[in-house]
Amino acid sequence: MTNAIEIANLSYSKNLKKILENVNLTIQQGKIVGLLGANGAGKTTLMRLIAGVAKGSKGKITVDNQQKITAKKSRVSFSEQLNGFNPNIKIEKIISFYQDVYPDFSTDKYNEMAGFLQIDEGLKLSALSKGMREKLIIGLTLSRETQVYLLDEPFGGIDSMTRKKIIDSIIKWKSDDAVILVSDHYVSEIASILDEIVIIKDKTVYAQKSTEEIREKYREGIEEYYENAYREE
Ligand SMILES: Nc1ncnc2c1ncn2[C@@H]1O[C@H](COP(=O)(O)OP(=O)(O)OP(=O)(O)O)[C@@H](O)[C@H]1O
Repeated sequence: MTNAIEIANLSYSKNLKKILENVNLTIQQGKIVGLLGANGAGKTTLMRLIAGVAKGSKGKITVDNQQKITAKKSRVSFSEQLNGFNPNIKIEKIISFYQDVYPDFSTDKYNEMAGFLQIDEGLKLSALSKGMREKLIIGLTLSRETQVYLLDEPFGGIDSMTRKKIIDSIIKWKSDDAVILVSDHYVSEIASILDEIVIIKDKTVYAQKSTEEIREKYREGIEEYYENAYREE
């Protein structure tokens, strides 16, 4: 099995504050991985580093055997928060932007997802509710045909019924060898689709376990395992 992401001895500081220290992590192709950790643990920072958005880290981050930032950017689809867009822009213009900027953006895939997620392209970005905006971000992120998808707390504002529908469909939307790394506070809801979990604690990878192993060997639910891991000192 080929590795989609390889991280070795990664450390990152911001404003003299150490945020991540000596992170080592390997994720194989095809896996859906839950990135778990308390508020401020460094999940978003790790995703930003993998995506090549945050710079200035020490150590090595390889995506699909590529280390150069430009090569990584074309292989990683990161759930950007759309903050760079003018609030008055219409959704259809954001889609055109994605079509222009990302050669791997699949309009067919987007249209299929937009129908499912009920995204109204005639609306302005500022007119979207929190949940509608998150659905748009999920649709845009997963519509690129890439090797690695990074979904940073994608479901916070989405109602629980839609959330379940999206979670059930994620497997269908990704190609067999693509990786999805998803951070979320609703561990029990995403547990059913996860192959592995990675727990970030004390600025580093505290544990990486397959969900099958947690269920069989530890005889625990994913949420229980995660909460126990956090309690241990
Ligand atoms: N631009 C920044 N400048 C300084 N410190 C930052 C910056 N961005 C993040 N941090 C710090 O880095 C640490 C990790 O933040 P990060 O957002 O990666 O955590 P997280 O695990 O995603 O948290 P949450 O679950 O709350 O979203 C926090 O202590 C945060 O205060």
